[in-house]
Amino acid sequence: MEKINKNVLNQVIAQRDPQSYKGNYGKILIIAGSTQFGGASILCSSAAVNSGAGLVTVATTPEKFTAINVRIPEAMTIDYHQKHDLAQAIQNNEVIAIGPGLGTSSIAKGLVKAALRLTTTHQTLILDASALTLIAQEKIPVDTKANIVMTPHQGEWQRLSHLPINEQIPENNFKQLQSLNSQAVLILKKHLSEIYYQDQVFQIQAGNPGMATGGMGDTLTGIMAGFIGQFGYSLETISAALLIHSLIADKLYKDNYVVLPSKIISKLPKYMKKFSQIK
Ligand SMILES: NC(=O)C1=CN([C@@H]2O[C@H](COP(=O)(O)OP(=O)(O)OC[C@H]3O[C@@H](n4cnc5c(N)ncnc54)[C@H](OP(=O)(O)O)[C@@H]3O)[C@@H](O)[C@H]2O)[C@@H](O)CC1
Ligand SMILES: Nc1ncnc2c1ncn2[C@@H]1O[C@H](COP(=O)(O)OP(=O)(O)O)[C@@H](O)[C@H]1O
Ligand SMILES: [Mg+2]
Repeated sequence: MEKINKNVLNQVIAQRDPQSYKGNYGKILIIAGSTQFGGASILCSSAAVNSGAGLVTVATTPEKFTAINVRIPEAMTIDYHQKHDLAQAIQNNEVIAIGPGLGTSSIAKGLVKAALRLTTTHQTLILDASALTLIAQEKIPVDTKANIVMTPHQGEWQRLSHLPINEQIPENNFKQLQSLNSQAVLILKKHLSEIYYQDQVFQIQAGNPGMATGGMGDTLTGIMAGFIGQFGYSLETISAALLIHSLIADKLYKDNYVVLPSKIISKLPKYMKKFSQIK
């Protein structure tokens, strides 16, 4: 299994062109949150904004608009119950991330189906959390022309792949990924997370048990969306997003017993600046 080299961060995180504007840094739609899980949509969208995404829209339940606007005023909000608005937003954004805090209601199921149906080539669809649980439970085909990145933790991957955690070894994981969608990238989140990309598997050499706290994966999804929106869909971009999340966490873990997702988010701009300057 190949290790992901830290140099990927210098490669991917480019210095900004002086002539650029927000439209150059990705339009991101995050379909997330529900009555029970508002925080997931806040963490995911603030991770996308702090990782440099040009424009971030959160499709969520209107009861969470105020909380989102207060915590992350840079993000826009739309009501995911409004089918026409949602369809338009799916078509108008370059990266769509769905799942954090969405829950498994029939509304959430409709949203996952809409995201798969309405995305197409040149877009990236990131499937996380409840979206993955719904795909597994409802046997929703992972069928879209968009690039797909799936980010399950081991429990979610067990539901999707039917592999018990002790059988989640590369050979089995590849086989199950093939049967879900042969083009999809799998990020299997765990201690030393793995990326399954085409027929190769890569592993990060960062991360710590201080990260074992709710909202940590929702944060990764926002970083992944922000990175793909700005730097384009590629193995390098995906690796850089996965790595920076855990590297910042490792830095925080040196003098913090637990690593809060919101602290990782607040450190992103400074870290990215540092890597953009090392060439
Ligand atoms: N602030 C917010 O709004 C937050 C909102 N959140 C949102 O909550 C929703 C539910 O997501 P979820 O991940 O919390 O629960 P679920 O889908 O039931 O999976 C857990 C099951 O898998 C198993 N399991 C095995 N290995 C595992 C592993 N390595 N890591 C984790 N679990 C592992 C585990 O086993 P057990 O612990 O029971 O032994 C259990 O059976 C989702 O939308 C998410 O975005 C959260 O992000 C928190 C903050
Ligand atoms: N012991 C650990 N070592 C390294 N990374 C960890 C550890 N525990 C959790 N993580 C990381 O934290 C994140 C947890 O994701 P997830 O379970 O989806 O969180 P949530 O859904 O609560 O936001 C993953 O990126 C995972 O790799
Ligand atoms: Mg999660």
